[in-house]
Amino acid sequence: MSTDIRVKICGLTAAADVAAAVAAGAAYVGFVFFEKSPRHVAVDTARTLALDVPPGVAKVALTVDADNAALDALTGRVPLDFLQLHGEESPARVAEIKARYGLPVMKAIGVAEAADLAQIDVYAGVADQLLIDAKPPPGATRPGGNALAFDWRLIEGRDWPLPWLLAGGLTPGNVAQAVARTGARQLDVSSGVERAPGVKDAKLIRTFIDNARGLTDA
Ligand SMILES: O=C(O)c1ccccc1N[C@@H]1O[C@H](COP(=O)(O)O)[C@@H](O)[C@H]1O
Repeated sequence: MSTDIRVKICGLTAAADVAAAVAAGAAYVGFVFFEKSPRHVAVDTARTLALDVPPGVAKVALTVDADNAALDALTGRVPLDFLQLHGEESPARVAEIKARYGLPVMKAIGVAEAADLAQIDVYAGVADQLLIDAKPPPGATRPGGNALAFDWRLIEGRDWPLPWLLAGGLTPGNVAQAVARTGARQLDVSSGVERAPGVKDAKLIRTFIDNARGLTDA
């Protein structure tokens, strides 16, 4: 049993889903600001949702290569604890965003093969946390949230000098194996706790977190 495992439930769009994530023990809740995503939320919707998140649960805004105007609008309206940068933001841009908004940053790193892991070292000096995700498949319309896992053996036995989350294609059915293989202490899930793209399922959220922590026989 690993009750210290921290789970981020990403792509929340409705108050009931935020409540389900909080009740199930999520450490982070994520709001997606990317119009091509089925989980995209408007700034004012995110503000309403975020205001209902209790202290102790971190509110994360996911953006993709957002410019300062978009980030100004977002950070000015939504109470946030983290920015998740899920595009091709350079290390210099990550540093600029951290300095401008004074929020800790999670930088997503896409992994499909061993060579991709070099990006982890590139961003480890500038990001506060890393999010190690599957690279999107060719032709994908979004850089994440594709329900696709990478080969976890690529990071078996690895660790990095900053907190990191495992992401990509996690589900209630595979999360225990993912934790066992990668040693991840933090997990991020979106598609795997949905009954349709963009529609979260409270039971799947609960089962995911319980299985991640080894609280069930999954
Ligand atoms: O969820 C999205 O629609 C999304 C859009 C653009 C960038 C990232 C997105 N989601 C993130 O992708 C990973 C993995 O998601 P999944 O569990 O495989 O669906 C996760 O970090 C989400 O936060």
